[in-house]
Amino acid sequence: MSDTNDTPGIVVTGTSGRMGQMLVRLILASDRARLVGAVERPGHAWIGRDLGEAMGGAPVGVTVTDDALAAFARAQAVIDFTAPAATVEFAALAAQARAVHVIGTTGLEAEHLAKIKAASRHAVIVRAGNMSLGVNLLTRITRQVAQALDADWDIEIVEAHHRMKVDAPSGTALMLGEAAAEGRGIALADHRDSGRDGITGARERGDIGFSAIRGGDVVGEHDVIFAADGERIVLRHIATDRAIFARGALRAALWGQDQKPGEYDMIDVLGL
Ligand SMILES: NC(=O)C1=CN([C@@H]2O[C@H](COP(=O)(O)OP(=O)(O)OC[C@H]3O[C@@H](n4cnc5c(N)ncnc54)[C@H](O)[C@@H]3O)[C@@H](O)[C@H]2O)C=CC1
Ligand SMILES: O=C(O)C1=N[C@H](C(=O)O)C[C@H](O)C1
Repeated sequence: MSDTNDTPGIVVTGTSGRMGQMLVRLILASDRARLVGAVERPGHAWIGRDLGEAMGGAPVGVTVTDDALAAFARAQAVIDFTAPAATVEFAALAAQARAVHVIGTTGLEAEHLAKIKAASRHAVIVRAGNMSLGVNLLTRITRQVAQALDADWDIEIVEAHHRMKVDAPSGTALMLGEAAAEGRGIALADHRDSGRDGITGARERGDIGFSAIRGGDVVGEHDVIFAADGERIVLRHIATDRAIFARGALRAALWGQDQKPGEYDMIDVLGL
């Protein structure tokens, strides 16, 4: 594609979503990237409309499409906060187009992750359950604290999100759980305790517990609790604005332009 502006062209998938609209506004205001495409699911009311008008503002010259491959072919990066099945499909198409694929989608299962890994043989993929600087720093701190304490300190992760969130535990909670498990030298899969209900029995020593609160318009709150006899440490991150995730994703899309094909995370992008 010939274009006089040589900043990376970016496609936003799930463009009408909470994160999609946040990303569109950020990219349109940026002098480091251009918005070159907007993708929504087939049948969505915005398909065929100018994106700016669909968002209730002035035209921006980008028509919302459900033809992801055609959109990706014009782009240097795809920023994707959608749903697991869509993200897996987009990973293959972004790799085909050799575009950097930034994945914020959470709720990905092993089968999805395997397909994303396969796509990363051909293109740069940056994936993180949370794109904010604060949470990624918190994973480092969590790992360090877990490393310093033994299993007399019970680890519990409590998260809160808005009423529309469809997956639990959150991607962030799982990142924090992985960091705690790594610090303690155990595999999270062997010690994960989520969804307590009924006569659960006493807590297993060494387990990492997860609890999820859903309600209202909570953007995202995460506590990592280390609870021992007589004392407790609580590490907390509170997100009050989705712009923190969008800024991280755009930074990842730009960073990815200079990388070799492979799967990366925000720790790589931020150099933490
Ligand atoms: N990694 C991070 O920092 C963050 C991750 N997220 C995650 O991002 C995802 C989206 O979150 P929200 O924006 O709040 O959800 P949302 O429900 O507001 O938006 C999702 C959008 O994806 C679209 N979509 C679904 N299937 C599609 C398909 N096949 N093709 C094109 N578009 C499709 C939907 O129509 C919708 O517009 C969730 O998994 C959420 O957990 C959210 C915030 C931060
Ligand atoms: O769905 C959300 O809203 C969020 N999802 C991510 C997660 O699952 O952790 C990140 C953030 O907490 C907001």
